[in-house]
Amino acid sequence: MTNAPMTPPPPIPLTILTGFLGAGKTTLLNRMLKSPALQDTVVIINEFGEIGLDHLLVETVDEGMVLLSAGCLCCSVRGDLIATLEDLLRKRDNGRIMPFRRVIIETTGLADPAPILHAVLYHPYLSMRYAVEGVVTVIDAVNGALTLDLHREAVKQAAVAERIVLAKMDLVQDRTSLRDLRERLRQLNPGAAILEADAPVEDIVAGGLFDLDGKIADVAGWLKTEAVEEAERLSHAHQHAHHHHDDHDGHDHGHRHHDVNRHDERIRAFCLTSNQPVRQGTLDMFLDLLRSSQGAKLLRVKGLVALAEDPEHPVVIHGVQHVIHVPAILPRWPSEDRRSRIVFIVDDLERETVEKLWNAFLGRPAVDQPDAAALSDNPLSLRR
Ligand SMILES: Nc1nc2c(ncn2[C@@H]2O[C@H](COP(=O)(O)OP(=O)(O)OP(=O)(O)O)[C@@H](O)[C@H]2O)c(=O)[nH]1
Repeated sequence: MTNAPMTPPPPIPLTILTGFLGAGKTTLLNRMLKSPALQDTVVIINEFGEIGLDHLLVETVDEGMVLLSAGCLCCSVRGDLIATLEDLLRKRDNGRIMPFRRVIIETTGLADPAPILHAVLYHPYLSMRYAVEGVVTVIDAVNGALTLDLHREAVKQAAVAERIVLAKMDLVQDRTSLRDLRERLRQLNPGAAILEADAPVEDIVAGGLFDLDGKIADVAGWLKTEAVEEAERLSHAHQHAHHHHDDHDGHDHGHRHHDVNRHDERIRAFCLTSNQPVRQGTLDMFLDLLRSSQGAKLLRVKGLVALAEDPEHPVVIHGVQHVIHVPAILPRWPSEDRRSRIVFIVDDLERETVEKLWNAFLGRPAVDQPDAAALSDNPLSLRR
């Protein structure tokens, strides 16, 4: 047992840096580590037992621990990520290593970042000590579209990102393709900021839910519900236009990208809302049922929910696959908008399935019934 302090120390921001093979992760990381903003950052290069060469690109001192000139401590992990994260805390608490202020995990190019998020969020102790800031996904500006066409892993990496960073911009010759790639990424992940690799380091690593001291920073910026809702509206309009178009001439002219984007189409983002505060028990049951029945398909769940028991203090929820946890209860609403909002990024799961469950728990009628709007103002009238 360690000597637990009376009040827990502020959580340490943790960023997951991912991106397909050769996308430019290590190059970006090396540039960022030179910035004073990332002083006292621990970098974990996660090789998941694969033979990786990334760790050779940073100077190894001993036992896989590296001290960079910028004062960054890096370690190359071949084994268990959890064990490493625990070990780092132990050494930090014992004063055996510097009190690092941030952790960046660089994943292998083929990694699905969800299990990494899962590993930290699920762990009762690590989830208290580390504040999962978010996923940063590096996309090759030249080969990105082809990679997305061919590799589902790459699509998932882009879909779950808080921030997408376009690398190799200096190699781009075809501006139209770049514009298409940006548009595709925006559709795939409407809530993510799309940056370029020379963006300020702070914008790339931070800007998530937590600030550098682990305090809740910008919930609205993190949730980006407006962007998700807008993308849903556009996608509906787009689909209608397609149907209309196809009905007329029987062909799908000019929309071949629809075929190649099959991976993209199975992964989607949507947002559910409620104007009425939700009972804690109802929310728990909804999330429980959702994760037990659809867990593997929930790439990300992020939300801000008004609880009936304490509507002035919304809870932030943050989840991945089978785990959904409450990282914070806010002292107040971040804006005038007091709706409960939950953003889902899902893989091969229909919005309707989740929405039906949500409506059932809220005691709402099905949305496709004509009098739904009127009745939803008075859900009790529907109860048998
Ligand atoms: N011109 C140019 N080349 C880049 C840029 N970023 C990365 N590269 C090159 O692209 C190749 C792959 O870059 P890395 O940073 O190793 O990519 P990675 O994502 O870490 O690769 P893996 O770890 O193998 O998945 C290297 O040859 C880099 O020099 C860039 O912005 N411009």
